[in-house]
Amino acid sequence: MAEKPACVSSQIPNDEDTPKEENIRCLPLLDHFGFECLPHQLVNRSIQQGFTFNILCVGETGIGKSTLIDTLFNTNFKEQKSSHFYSHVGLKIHTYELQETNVQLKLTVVKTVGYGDQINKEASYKPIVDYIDAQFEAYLQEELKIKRSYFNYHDSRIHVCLYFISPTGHSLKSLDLLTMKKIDSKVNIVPLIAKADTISKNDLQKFKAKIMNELAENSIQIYQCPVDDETIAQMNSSMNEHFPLAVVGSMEEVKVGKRMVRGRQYPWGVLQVENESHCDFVKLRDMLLCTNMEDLKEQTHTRHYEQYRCYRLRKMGFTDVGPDNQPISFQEIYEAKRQEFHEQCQREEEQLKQRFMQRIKEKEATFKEAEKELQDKFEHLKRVQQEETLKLEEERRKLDEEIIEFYKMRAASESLQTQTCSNVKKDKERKK
Ligand SMILES: Nc1nc2c(ncn2[C@@H]2O[C@H](COP(=O)(O)OP(=O)(O)OP(=O)(O)O)[C@@H](O)[C@H]2O)c(=O)[nH]1
Repeated sequence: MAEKPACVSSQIPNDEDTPKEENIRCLPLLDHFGFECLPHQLVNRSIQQGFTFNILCVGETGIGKSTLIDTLFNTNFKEQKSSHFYSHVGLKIHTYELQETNVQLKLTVVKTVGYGDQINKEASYKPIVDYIDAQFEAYLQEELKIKRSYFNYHDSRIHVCLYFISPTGHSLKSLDLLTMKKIDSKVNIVPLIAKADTISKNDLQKFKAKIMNELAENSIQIYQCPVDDETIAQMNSSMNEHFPLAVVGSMEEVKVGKRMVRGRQYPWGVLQVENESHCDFVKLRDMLLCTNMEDLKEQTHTRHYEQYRCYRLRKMGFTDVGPDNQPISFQEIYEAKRQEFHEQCQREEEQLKQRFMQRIKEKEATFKEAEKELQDKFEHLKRVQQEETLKLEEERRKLDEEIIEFYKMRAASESLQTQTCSNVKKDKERKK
């Protein structure tokens, strides 16, 4: 059905009836027909839906991330420069709607802020790893929803990480190796030597070789352009040989002969960004936008996201085979998980009860001890008070005795005084 006849006569090759060659009437095809049209349907649908592409730029402050993105998309995204004095690494996220002819592209650019300015290396790569994982998690949550809305869901998973290497000409920094090692299983890494115009051609080749050696020594996986498709195999295999790509960014138009080109003007000449003998910018642009964007997206979905998804589902307790290595259904896993959860709840409830009883016992013992202490204290005070009372009573008794003695003495002295007075009176009367 899909085979299109070159001309009508080819179907009836027969002896005398066959018209002479000059009489064959060729009918031109007016349009495609049959299932040969399937690719066109895909193209039309993709154009209608538009494309999304998410780029993560990791590199030191001022290394040329914004300029390169502007140059890649030939657009001035008007990014503000970051300071070297951030206390931690952060991420700037911007989404742009771009259009070229009838093709729409929703481009998300995520850029590091404060990277390379921190002493703590773990705190430098962790926000990057967390961000990549968070986008996978958001997609997984959408996938697990009963009512999924992929049509208007903004897939923010990172398709490519442009890793900007400082053009030192020596070797990779320990932070570069550490960060790339942490993210190489989560994202397609494309290593770039930034500001490649600041390094001589000879040194650049040695630097490239050194970087590739260091990446291999540390088993860091970088993105490999696919070579299984004949149409792009040659281009991609030479691209893989050029890694890490040495790039130069510039939005400035400089005059070279009679033409205006994008480049960087120096006293010794002009470095043309789009000249392949000057830098690898064109290679990067072709690789990212013309040949491998779909592969980058596919690798993100089938390799990196798949790995994250497996890890998360296993962590949730899902598995494809049971302990006896036999396939296990979702329903069985669900039931087993529910049972396990129920048992765990009961175990925890029992533990809580026991802990509660234990606490009550401990509190009771403490209260009893405190009560006993109070009782002892009370008894002691009571004894002290009784002793005091006895002492006071003894003292009162003594006082009472002293008072009686006093009264007695007073009475005796009064009687003595009376006696003395009457004797004096008698003496006076006698004298008279
Ligand atoms: N020589 C040279 N300079 C460059 C290149 N790319 C950018 N620059 C310059 O480097 C400076 C910083 O560039 P940006 O693109 O703002 O760097 P960035 O990494 O986005 O900076 P932050 O967002 O502030 O971290 C600017 O003055 C650019 O003109 C390049 O390829 N070569």
